[in-house]
Amino acid sequence: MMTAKRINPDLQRERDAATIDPEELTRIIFDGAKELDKKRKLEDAVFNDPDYKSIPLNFMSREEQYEEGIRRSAIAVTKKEALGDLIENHNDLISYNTLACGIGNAFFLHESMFADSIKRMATDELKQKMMPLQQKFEIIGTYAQTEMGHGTFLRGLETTAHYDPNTQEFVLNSPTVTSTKWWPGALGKTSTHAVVLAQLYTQGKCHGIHPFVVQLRSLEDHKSLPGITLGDIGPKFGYGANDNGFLRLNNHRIPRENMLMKYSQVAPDGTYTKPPKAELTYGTMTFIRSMIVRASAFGLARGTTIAIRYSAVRRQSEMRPGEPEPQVLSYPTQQYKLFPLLATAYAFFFVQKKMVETYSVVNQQINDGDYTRIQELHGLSSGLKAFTSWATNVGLEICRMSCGGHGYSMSSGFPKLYVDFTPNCTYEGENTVLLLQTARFLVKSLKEGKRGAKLPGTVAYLSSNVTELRARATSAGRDLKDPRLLVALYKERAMRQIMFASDKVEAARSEGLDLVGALNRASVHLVRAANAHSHLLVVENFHEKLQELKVSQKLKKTLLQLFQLYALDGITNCSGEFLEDGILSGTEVKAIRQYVVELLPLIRVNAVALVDAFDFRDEVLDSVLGRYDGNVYEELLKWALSSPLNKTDVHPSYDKYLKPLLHRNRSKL
Ligand SMILES: CCCCC/C=C\C/C=C\C/C=C\C/C=C\CCCC(=O)SCCNC(=O)CCNC(=O)[C@H](O)C(C)(C)COP(=O)(O)OP(=O)(O)OC[C@H]1O[C@@H](n2cnc3c(N)ncnc32)[C@H](O)[C@@H]1OP(=O)(O)O
Ligand SMILES: Cc1cc2nc3c(=O)[nH]c(=O)nc-3n(C[C@H](O)[C@H](O)[C@H](O)COP(=O)(O)OP(=O)(O)OC[C@H]3O[C@@H](n4cnc5c(N)ncnc54)[C@H](O)[C@@H]3O)c2cc1C
Repeated sequence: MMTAKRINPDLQRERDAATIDPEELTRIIFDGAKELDKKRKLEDAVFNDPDYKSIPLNFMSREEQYEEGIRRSAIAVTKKEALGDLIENHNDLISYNTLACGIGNAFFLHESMFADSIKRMATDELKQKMMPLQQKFEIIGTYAQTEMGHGTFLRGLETTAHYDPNTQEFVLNSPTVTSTKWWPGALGKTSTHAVVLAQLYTQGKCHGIHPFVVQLRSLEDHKSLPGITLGDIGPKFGYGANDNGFLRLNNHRIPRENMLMKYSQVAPDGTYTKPPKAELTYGTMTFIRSMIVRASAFGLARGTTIAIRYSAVRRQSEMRPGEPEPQVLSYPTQQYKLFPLLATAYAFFFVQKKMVETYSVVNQQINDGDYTRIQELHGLSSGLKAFTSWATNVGLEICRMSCGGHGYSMSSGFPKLYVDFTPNCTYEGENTVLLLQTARFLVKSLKEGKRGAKLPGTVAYLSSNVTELRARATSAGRDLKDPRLLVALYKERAMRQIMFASDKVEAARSEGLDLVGALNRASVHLVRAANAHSHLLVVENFHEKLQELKVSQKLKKTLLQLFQLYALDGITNCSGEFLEDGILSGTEVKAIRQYVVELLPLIRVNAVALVDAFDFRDEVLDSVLGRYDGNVYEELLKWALSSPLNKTDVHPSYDKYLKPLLHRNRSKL
């Protein structure tokens, strides 16, 4: 585990008082002792290697950040080869890359969206040609879909690919300024290839967007090819080390075989065959959306680790004159800021496992030609991606502010954590847009359920009616901390929100609006409904996990407290939705508010152990405030002293500007 010389006594006391063994929980989070051991060995491999040492990112210019990112990403590729069994699956690869690259993995899209698109959608011939080059890093690929004018509305993309049967090539063009590809990661300076999404034209007809493999740069000298203009889009909110790029195509020709033609084809004479299902082109996005649920769990776990450890070390304000100042973690208001987020991080860890399992089952079915669950997966991944990333985004800022002034210093780790996390709410499908997709599926499912159709697992409850759901809640008894009752309450709330939004869609329809118009008019309600549904899935899944887990009684009790805090606090935050339909009475909501407050000191006993269980090494946390040993103040001073501004006692600007100012009246004295 972490190497600590002298542990801050307050932090040590918290650890000594804990009733749970964090290691038991860590094994659960990381899928068992074997996987955990592998994770730690991977960390040792990276952090014991001097090649992976960098100066702090905050002291580098953007160009230096980019170069350092490339250096670390490149050595990570070669060093990975020596790691053998330590990298067995996708999660291992992501963990290793995240650790090794630290500053930003330049090849994330190469190994995820570029590779996945080819594996998923290329013909066997193209796969055989491209995959070895991709795997051996003889090429570097990215995923170029978004354009300056359109990211969400994919049918509105303007890049064109006209088929020329005479040469059996596609001719690619960026016909307008807004058609310029804009944002793709590693596109500006790094990638040699891209999967480019373009409107396919053949035999004089447009057939919508299709993916093509396009070479961008020479494999000899890395120069951009004729017909290709590309570069970096400039500094951003975060992701300084990444060359998110732009790309313009001017009559750039590629062979016919470079279209990803597993599902839709263009024959040599230009005849077009459409895919069995148009949405198959979107599969790669679904894959990353499901990974973002995992990234949300890790992001919030990281934020709460920093904030809770620091809150145990930080003492502030004598309550009564002469008394020792309490640890800020002892204030109920501080606990109320942080413990619901801690519970949320655990809820997200469990739901990400469910998301990944569902993704892999349905993806296998899709590969086998069974498309029946594609919509369910889309509804699930879109809803969970949006719900979890928004909660984490908001939660990270709460964690930062809970650290007072020091939270504002780059040394806290929060600024980088936040700016690198927040685009999860935007990329891979903007969150509002994704919740509207989920809601569309929910409204459809509700209708089908009413008709008596059998609905898939995650929406099966929509085939009941509210009276049945209410009866189920009543039969669970009225102990407001009973998990079965809480799940039933969330179910009814989701059902009622979906019914309300569906009624609004129907009302707009009956006024003569078409479906799209009606959905748009009801969209505010639809987003609320999709949120309520996703919230239910997280609560329900947490409850299922509680029942399944074979753990010590002490840990079970603590996990139950976390579950209760997550579910009860969720009710207080959306109490209107539980009150408006009489799911809960005003008196019950008030009781729940009090239960939340009563749970805080119970969680407090294990708060530090619960964040220790996330098993972040100091090198990963990259936070002076969140250090395992809690030696915050000494390290803050060291950090400040290492600032480049402190290299010299007198800064050169003194002679240039301050001295002339300060001395300007000297002769007159
Ligand atoms: C130590 C550990 C650390 C852990 C970290 C772990 C992992 C790391 C994870 C995170 C990643 C980190 C870094 C990533 C960095 C960068 C990645 C960013 C890459 C990108 O940012 S890359 C661009 C993404 N860009 C989008 O994401 C565009 C959004 N826009 C769309 O996605 C669609 O366009 C939409 C949804 C607006 C729909 O458009 P639309 O409705 O107007 O019309 P459309 O014709 O398109 O759809 C007609 C029918 O298709 C169905 N449908 C749609 N999508 C489907 C799908 N996926 N599956 C199945 N069905 C689908 C509809 O439901 C409908 O069905 P129906 O008619 O039956 O209702
Ligand atoms: C760091 C980063 C990395 C990225 N990497 C890549 C990459 O590798 N490859 C790639 O192709 N792209 C990439 N992108 C682009 C990203 O996928 C898009 O920005 C994203 O899909 C959102 O699209 P947009 O920018 O067009 O937003 P817009 O759709 O213009 O959103 C603007 C606002 O309009 C609202 N809105 C839009 N449509 C609707 C609607 N139908 N109903 C209601 N509200 C609506 C949204 O909710 C939002 O509030 C990246 C972006 C970022 C920030």
